[in-house]
Amino acid sequence: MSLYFGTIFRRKSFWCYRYLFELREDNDACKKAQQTGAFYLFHDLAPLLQASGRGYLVPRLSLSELEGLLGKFGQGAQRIEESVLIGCSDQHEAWFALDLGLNSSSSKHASLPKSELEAELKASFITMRKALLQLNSMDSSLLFTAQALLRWHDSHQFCSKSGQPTIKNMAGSKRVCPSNKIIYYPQMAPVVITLLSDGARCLLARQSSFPKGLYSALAGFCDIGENVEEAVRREVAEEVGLDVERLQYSASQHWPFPNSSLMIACHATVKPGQTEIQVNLRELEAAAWFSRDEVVTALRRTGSTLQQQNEAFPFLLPPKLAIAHQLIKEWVEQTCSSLTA
Ligand SMILES: NC(=O)C1=CN([C@@H]2O[C@H](COP(=O)(O)OP(=O)(O)OC[C@H]3O[C@@H](n4cnc5c(N)ncnc54)[C@H](O)[C@@H]3O)[C@@H](O)[C@H]2O)C=CC1
Ligand SMILES: [Mg+2]
Repeated sequence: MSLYFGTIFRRKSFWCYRYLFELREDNDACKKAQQTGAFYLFHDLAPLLQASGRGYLVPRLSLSELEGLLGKFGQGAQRIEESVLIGCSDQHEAWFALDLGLNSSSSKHASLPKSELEAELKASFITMRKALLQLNSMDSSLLFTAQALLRWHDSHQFCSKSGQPTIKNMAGSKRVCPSNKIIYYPQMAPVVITLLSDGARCLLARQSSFPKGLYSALAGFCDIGENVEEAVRREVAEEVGLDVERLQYSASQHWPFPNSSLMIACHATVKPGQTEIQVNLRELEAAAWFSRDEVVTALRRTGSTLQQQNEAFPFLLPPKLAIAHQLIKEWVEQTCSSLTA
């Protein structure tokens, strides 16, 4: 079993994109790639991690190590066909993810016992929410992809038209209904996330489910038929009763919660003088305007974790891995340069 320190996930090369495309299209090539590939393990959608100092390392198994592990638990190599392709290195080492703890109704294989697996692997299956606070951005990207794909397969075992079990291709990039040939592809839900500004202050809000003291940018799922601009205007109006004036795209991020979302992050401004917030209490617990100084102080306190949260620090911002954090940081930098210009 080898351990990675987060140096594996960076922008893929041209060859890597082409190789992954080939493996998705060709079941035989994908099966062959498993022989020299590496496997990331999950148990009921929780990734296998190994505690190291203040963070986690991500263990990976070779095919023979995985076969040996399955053998110890009385399962054959056929189980490996449930794995999904999640990436590759520039050296064409394909990476796969396999969940040994899902109890799918159509799966031929039983779920393996978590604590025995952990003892055997000398590592633990940690929920993604807990892991999120300590993983680096490279590892988290790969694990987010893996979890999203494993979750999608688990919940798309049957054709919604015929009711028959669907069949996964080797890479796990699609499922097909054998009776009517309908092809199902993994899906993400688009979500807009907007940092609203009145020039000097930015608007942050919190839901009652957030950790104590945590405020974030306004977020909301796109409605069917909406474009990004319409979704931003609607969400801002719905949640805080304000009119968006100018809108600027910033960046995007795949986010695993609650299922699999594509977060589309934007900066927006309100018309001068139109800043009175009307909080929609069905959606939010609170919303308020924060000055640049307040935000700068809170950013200084936000590491990659929320662990420093305590009574003395009532105002906290999302962790570094969240695109909300990047939006807020960008706003601080922009207001700083406009102040000095
Ligand atoms: N990565 C980041 O920086 C951040 C990510 N987020 C994510 O954005 C997501 C959306 O934000 P919310 O304010 O909760 O959205 P929201 O304002 O649209 O409200 C959620 C409600 O929308 C409805 N809804 C419509 N389509 C849905 C779908 N496809 N899946 C689930 N619910 C749907 C449900 O009734 C749900 O209760 C959150 O799940 C959160 O994980 C939120 C803030 C920061
Ligand atoms: Mg919302």
